[in-house]
Amino acid sequence: MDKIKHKLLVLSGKGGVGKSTVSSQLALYLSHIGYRVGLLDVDLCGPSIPKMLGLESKDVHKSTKGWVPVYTDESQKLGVISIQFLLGDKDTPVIWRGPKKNSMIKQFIDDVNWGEIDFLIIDTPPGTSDEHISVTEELLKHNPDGAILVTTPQAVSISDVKKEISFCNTMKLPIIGIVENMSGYVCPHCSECTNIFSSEGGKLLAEQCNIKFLGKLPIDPNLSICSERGINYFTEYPNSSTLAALKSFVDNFSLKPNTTN
Ligand SMILES: Nc1ncnc2c1ncn2[C@@H]1O[C@H](COP(=O)(O)OP(=O)(O)OP(=O)(O)O)[C@@H](O)[C@H]1O
Ligand code: SF4
Repeated sequence: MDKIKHKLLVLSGKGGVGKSTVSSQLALYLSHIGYRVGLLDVDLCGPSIPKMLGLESKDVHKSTKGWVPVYTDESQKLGVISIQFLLGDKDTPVIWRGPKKNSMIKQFIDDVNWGEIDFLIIDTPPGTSDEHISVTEELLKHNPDGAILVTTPQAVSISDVKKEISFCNTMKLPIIGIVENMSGYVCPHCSECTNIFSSEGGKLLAEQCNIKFLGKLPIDPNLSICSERGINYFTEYPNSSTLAALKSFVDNFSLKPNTTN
């Protein structure tokens, strides 16, 4: 862990707001622009990262230095670890009580040989459950940069993000900023942006709570199709508004100075 330059946790109060989409696309984007990236999926009961990256059939292997991540391609710029890679039958549900989940998360933090990477992005389940407490406690031992909070623009999602903000404050986990996902639909024909779910909720919340607003990610049907099919979105759509949005998130990050050797 201490060889990893930046460690980021992706959180959301509500399910289905696009946390795994933001985590996987951010990881893909950072690897696309040349960084070495690890993506850890600690959503033990509903892992979706392997499917989104087309890695569903892969298994993880153990070496003398620990678990070896599954890489998205031979460049080995993006490595992934998910509970899904450890399940014999991919359709078997994970029905575990808290202590077993905690011990799995501790192993994910301590026993994966990520190598010397620039970013570790950790995707979490929605809410503030055992998984969040365990991963945050473990991560806080290794000087993380902090959390990215994902919301949609609607009030119900915003109010759940406020709980995530309290969670971060209670755990003393810094907050990097807020991302407003599904913020408008950009028509592929005329590029007109329609605010299907109201707009600016994430931005207003960021202002109210004095947290950095990282930017908006529009609804993009092509992104959804790529995630469903495990296709690399950036090679498929190199000029998309999603790519521009991710670039602006990364430009808006204020990360800790790198303390690795
Ligand atoms: N900006 C977007 N444009 C188009 N589709 C999107 C966008 N963001 C998310 N989606 C789609 O919405 C669905 C839910 O997204 P995702 O799985 O990332 O949410 P989540 O918050 O991680 O969910 P969970 O609560 O299950 O962890 C997926 O089908 C995804 O492809
Ligand atoms: S946004 Fe423009 S091109 Fe798209 S459906 Fe509406 S009018 Fe037609």
